[in-house]
Amino acid sequence: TVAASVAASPELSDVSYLCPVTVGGKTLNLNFDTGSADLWVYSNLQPSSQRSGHAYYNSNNANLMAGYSWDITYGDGSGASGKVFADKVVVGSATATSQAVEAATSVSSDMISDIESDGILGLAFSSVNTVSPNQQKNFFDTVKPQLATPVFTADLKKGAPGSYDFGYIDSAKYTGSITYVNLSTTGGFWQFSAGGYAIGSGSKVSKTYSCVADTGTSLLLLPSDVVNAYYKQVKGAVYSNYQGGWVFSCNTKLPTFTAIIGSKPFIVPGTYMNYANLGNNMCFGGMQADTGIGFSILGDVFLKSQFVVFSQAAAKPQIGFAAK
Ligand SMILES: O=C(Cc1ccccc1)Nn1cnc2ccccc21
Repeated sequence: TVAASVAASPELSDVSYLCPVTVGGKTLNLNFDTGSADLWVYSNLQPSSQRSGHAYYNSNNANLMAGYSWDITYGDGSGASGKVFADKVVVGSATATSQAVEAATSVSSDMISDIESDGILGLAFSSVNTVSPNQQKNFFDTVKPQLATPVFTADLKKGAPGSYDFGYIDSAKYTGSITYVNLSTTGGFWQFSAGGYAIGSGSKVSKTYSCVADTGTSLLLLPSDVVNAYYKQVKGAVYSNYQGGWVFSCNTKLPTFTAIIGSKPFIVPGTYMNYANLGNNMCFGGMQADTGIGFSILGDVFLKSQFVVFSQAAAKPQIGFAAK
């Protein structure tokens, strides 16, 4: 059995976390993304103008899955599409000998400009994989039979490399106990209900809100009433239509945010809520509203403050959180 670990290195501002993956013998830096289920890569099939700055997959010696295609659009409107090959994919010591590798023929311009990322490795459920005419397995499902236990964990860090582990839970990476909750839907995402929240040293507020744990989303996107209550505690914070979110002076002290999950508190330090410097001493908030999405998204701003277990070891899939 396999126990694999791979370093997860943050891009600027912890926009996303990239991990080295060998695809058909070529090492690419892929965005590990629990919010989608396609493994797609920049490839020789794209116009060379789209590939500049990126490492890319050479499909010439690979097994084409004839008649198959894929086309994905993410919540922020970015996307990609292309053809499908069966090839060898290696993450740490885990090898998928015949993984569906989705080779791009086209990638959206906002993605192309992120030259650190050579593609995305999806870790949401294979039921939301976009390959047609037959959906394909994500990497986790392909290697699952060789894992000691069907779990993977995310130990993302603020401004420093963390790790994704497959097939084991490393007790050295967290403190206290892991709190597990069942997923709330069979909708293909790591989606569950949170039971409440607290802002700074304020009292706990009971509120049920549906959350998706999504390493592919940078921010913490919450219900507008929660977000408004948070920024009410941030001196001088304003909503900027120009910037499309809450902004504040960069030297403002920010309160912590606590999510209540499985009746336990999980704390995001105030410093994690200063996401990016906009210039003129203005900074962009790591917490923003989830308006229009239909659920909340616990993106990297939240996930990097915790040790997270994505488990299929119990009768029903579960997500687990622990402090670290
Ligand atoms: O698509 C989403 C979730 C989302 C974000 C914003 C609005 C609605 C839904 N995240 N995501 C997951 N993988 C991604 C890859 C690129 C961009 C966003 C990505």
